[in-house]
Parts: sequence; structure tokens; C-alpha cells
Amino acid sequence: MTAHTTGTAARTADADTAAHTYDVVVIGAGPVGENVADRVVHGGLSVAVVERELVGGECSYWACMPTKALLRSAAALRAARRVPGAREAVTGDLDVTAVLRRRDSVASHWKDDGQAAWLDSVGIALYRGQGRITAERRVEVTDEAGSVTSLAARHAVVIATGTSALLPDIPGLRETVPWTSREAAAATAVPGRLAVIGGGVVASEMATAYTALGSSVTVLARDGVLPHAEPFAGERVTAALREAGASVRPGAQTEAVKRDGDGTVHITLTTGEHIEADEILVATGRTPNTRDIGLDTLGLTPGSWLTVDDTLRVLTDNGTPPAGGWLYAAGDVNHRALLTHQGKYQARAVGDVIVARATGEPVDDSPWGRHTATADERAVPQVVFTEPEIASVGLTAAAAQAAGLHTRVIDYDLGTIAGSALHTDGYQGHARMIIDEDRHTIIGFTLAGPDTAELLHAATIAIVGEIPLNRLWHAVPAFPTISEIWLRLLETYGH
Ligand SMILES: Cc1cc2nc3c(=O)[nH]c(=O)nc-3n(C[C@H](O)[C@H](O)[C@H](O)COP(=O)(O)OP(=O)(O)OC[C@H]3O[C@@H](n4cnc5c(N)ncnc54)[C@H](O)[C@@H]3O)c2cc1C
Ligand SMILES: NC(=O)c1ccc[n+]([C@@H]2O[C@H](COP(=O)([O-])OP(=O)(O)OC[C@H]3O[C@@H](n4cnc5c(N)ncnc54)[C@H](O)[C@@H]3O)[C@@H](O)[C@H]2O)c1
Repeated sequence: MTAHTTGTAARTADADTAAHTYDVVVIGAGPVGENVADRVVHGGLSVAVVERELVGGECSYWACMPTKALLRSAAALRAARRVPGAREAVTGDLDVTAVLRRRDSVASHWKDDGQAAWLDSVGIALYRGQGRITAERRVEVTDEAGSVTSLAARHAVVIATGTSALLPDIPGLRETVPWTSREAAAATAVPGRLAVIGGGVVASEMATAYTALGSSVTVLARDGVLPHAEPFAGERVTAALREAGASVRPGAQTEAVKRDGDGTVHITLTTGEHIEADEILVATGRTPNTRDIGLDTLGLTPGSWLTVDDTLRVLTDNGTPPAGGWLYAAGDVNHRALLTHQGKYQARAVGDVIVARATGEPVDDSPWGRHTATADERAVPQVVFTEPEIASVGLTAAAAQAAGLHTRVIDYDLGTIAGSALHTDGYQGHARMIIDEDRHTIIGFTLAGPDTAELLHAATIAIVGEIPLNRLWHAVPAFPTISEIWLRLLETYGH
């Protein structure tokens, strides 16, 4: 038995003869796994996490953080250029080397010493290697050298293994060794010409970033840009990308891809059209990291998304948890909402419910109860850091209609608010509020415009709190802030 642990926490766990034993074992130390472990420790239980790459996961090193760093400098520059007085002080162009250097720092130079030290400081044991479930409450960890350590969980095992980029079955694509979100986030040089397959969140953000960094970007957006958002969101991002010099091709479907000896990528569309690029980014969604974690031992299908109940216990194909209810799945891997903040919210619920079940405390799995993640169904906030920013929460008008709800849609031009005009000369933006007419509450909210990200949380609170509109009327936005959009939307509704 080889213990590839770090830290004092590992040494304080009981070691029995068969395995290192903890109350809880978490597979995957991304933001979600880390938060489950933290919550479990705060509840007084012992916990080990298993990580095969870097503690902090995709978000810290190849997703949220580095991509936002790639976008931020250009956004700050755009903002300054739009305000007279500041504009005149901007005398140079974006410093690409400085942007990449800052990104490196934001990604902690792809080292996890800081996060590993944090785990140790709060008493979480870390085992490095690939985690696999071998039996009920048993996990084996295989490290890089092939040594195997057996872990046993007294109460629960949590799968928080996240996702990887999905490569669609396009002839020649794999052989070109395309960029995925990882290479786009961690690039050390900016390609002259970048083709992007996809029109979702990753494609839109990376097209925005690389256009600003100097690439000539072509977006092959088969299903349009941000197809799941309100239509005005995709329209505005498309217009801004085009204005910045990118080519955006809604409806363009890739038939085949190949890379030349000199590195040039040749893309053939289903129309027969031919596009050349120096690099190609595939941003067509995610696939769960469940292929090699022992799902077969539980009668589940390796490589599948994990279905969970209200307290995030994994459900087998017959809709029940494995005997004993010891297996949970949180974060991207359960496919409820592929966002860090939502996964961390699930992590808090999972950590707390495991502690409650272990200590005999009552479990509150009612809607909005402490041990459920109800907001996943009703109020998932998301900010897409494009130009303009798209900030949304809850349902779109189309989704509300599809759900058969009796709704009213209120639109307002964000550019006409006094706060917007002060923020930026010629501020352009749009707001949409979806009202449930039977309950007189907000069920959806979308903003498109510069710096709308920080306005979103008010809408999330209104939706989660189910605040009646006639009470919301008394939440007076300060003048002259962009938040006065709330007043204008309520007035338009009829207050
Ligand atoms: C380009 C990009 C940008 C994004 N930007 C944002 C954003 O701005 N805001 C936002 O909220 N979300 C964003 N997301 C989504 C966000 O990254 C994910 O929702 C989040 O990382 C999910 O966290 P997780 O812990 O579930 O999984 P992950 O972060 O994927 O972590 C899972 C961890 O498990 C480890 N692991 C997997 N299998 C095993 C195994 N068998 N044994 C041991 N370890 C294993 C992995 O190495 C990894 O460290 C972005 C995603 C992408 C791709
Ligand atoms: N700022 C943020 O919050 C942020 C940023 C990036 C990613 N994320 C998260 O990461 C997840 C993954 O993002 P993503 O952009 O990879 O996925 P996505 O699901 O948002 O978009 C994938 C897009 O690819 C298109 N597509 C699928 N197959 C295709 C094919 N064969 N050819 C052409 N187009 C195809 C789809 O129409 C879709 O628009 C998202 O769910 C998102 O929540 C969040």
C-alpha cells in the first residue's frame, strides 16, 4: 500500500489494514470537489480528495480564470476609449505580451502549490492520481508511477470529476490536433488566423478575446451565436465581433478539416466553401470525465453524465440510489449547470447533507431546503464576458413559453438610462425581464451591455426570493446608476 498523500490531514486519518479510511472520499479537486471537502471538514468529518492533475481543476488553470484574464485587458481598454478625457490618455495599443503575462499569473503559472497548501491548512487529505471506485465506499488511487492506494469511506464518496472538451465527429478534425478551450486559455502566442467551430459560450468569449489580441477570427456558428440566450444577446455579440473585424458565420457547418505540413488548417464547409486558418479552436460543448472512474462496478455506463436526486445522490438506471445511498455527484459531471458558482452551490448542499446523514441530523430536501440545489432549476446566473457582456438568470422568453407559463416580456433600451449615458458615451445595451403573470414575480432576466455583469445579482435575488413586483417597486435604485433599469422596467410593466 502506497500513500501518496500530502499534509498533516492524511496522517490523522485512521489507517486500517485494508485501506486509508476517511468519513468521506471526494474524487476530483476542482472548485466543486474542494468545496465539498471544505464543507465536510467544517461539519466535523474527515475527508480525502483525489486529484489526477492540478488542485483547483479546470476553472483555475484552463477555463474561467485564464479566459477572463485574456478578455479583461481589452475590455478595460475599450471602456477607457469610450469616455472622453480618458480616451485621450490612451496612446498605445493592447500590449499582448503583458496580457499573456497577466494571464499566466492569474493561472498561478499552472502550479497548484497554493491550493494544495490550503487543503492541508484546513485538514483535507490529498491523494494525487486517478481515482476509481472499486466497490461500495471504496476508491483506488493510481499515481503516475502506477502505485495504487486504497481508500475507504465510512459515509460517502463524491464524484466531482468535471468535464473535458467534446470533439465532434468531423472527418480529419482529431488528426489536425485542434485547440480545445485548454489550448485557447493557455496559449503562449496569438495565431494570425483563428477559426472557431461552435457558437456557444466558449466560442463567443474566445472569439472576442482573440480578435482583440490581433487574430483574424472566423466563427463557424452552426446553430448561431449564443443560441440558448435571448436572441438579442447573440445578435449584439455577433455585431460587436463583426465590428471588431471577425467573420461570424451563422449556419456554417464544417464537413472536413485537415492540416498541411506547414501547419495551415484547411476547413471545408458543407456548402463546399474552403476556409484556411493558422489554428482551429473546437468549442462544441463538454463530455463528462466518467469514462475511467469505475462506474461499471456500479452498473452505470462509463462516459455518461450522472443523474442525481434532489440531494445530489447518484441514481442508477432504475431511478434509485445505489444501496446505502453512499454515492453523490456534484458540479459539471451531473450536467445540471456547467458553471463554477452553481457547482460550488451544489457542493455546499452535498457537504452539508453528508454531514447531516452521518450525524443523524434531519435532512431538509424540500424545495429551497438546506440540502437541495433548487436554484439549479429556477435561477442559474451566468455572465458571458463578451463585448457586450451578457448577464442572465432564470428563463428566457422562449424557455418560459415552452414551459407553458403565462408570462409577459418587458424590454428596455439600457442606453437611455442616465447612469448608462454617464458610464459611456453612446452606451448601447438592452434589458429584458420575464414576468410570471400568475404570480407577479420575475422568472427571467437578461442584460446585454458594457459592465452589466455586476448588475446581475439583483435579478438573481429577485427571482430566488420570489419578490412580488409590488414590493420590488419599493427597492429604489440609486441615481445615476445603471441599476435604474429596474425602475424603468417596472414602470414599463405598469407600475
Ligand atoms: C473555457 C471555459 C471557460 C469557463 N468560464 C467559466 C466562467 O467564467 N464562469 C463559470 O462559472 N464557469 C465557467 N466555466 C465552467 C467551469 O469551468 C466549470 O463549471 C467548473 O470548472 C466545474 O467544476 P468541477 O469541479 O465540477 O470540475 P473541474 O473544474 O473540471 O474539476 C474536476 C477535477 O477532477 C479531476 N479529475 C477528473 N477525473 C478524475 C479522476 N478519475 N481522479 C482524480 N481526479 C480526477 C480533474 O483533473 C479536475 O481537476 C468555463 C468552462 C470553460 C471550458
Ligand atoms: N462565462 C461563462 O460562464 C462560461 C464561459 C465558458 C464556458 N462556460 C461553460 O462551459 C460549458 C461549455 O461551453 P461550450 O461553449 O463548449 O458549450 P456550449 O454548449 O455553450 O456551446 C456549444 C456550441 O457548439 C455548437 N455545436 C455543437 N456541435 C457542433 C458541431 N458539430 N459543429 C458546430 N457547432 C456545434 C452548439 O450549437 C453550441 O452552440 C457551457 O455549458 C458553459 O456553461 C461558461
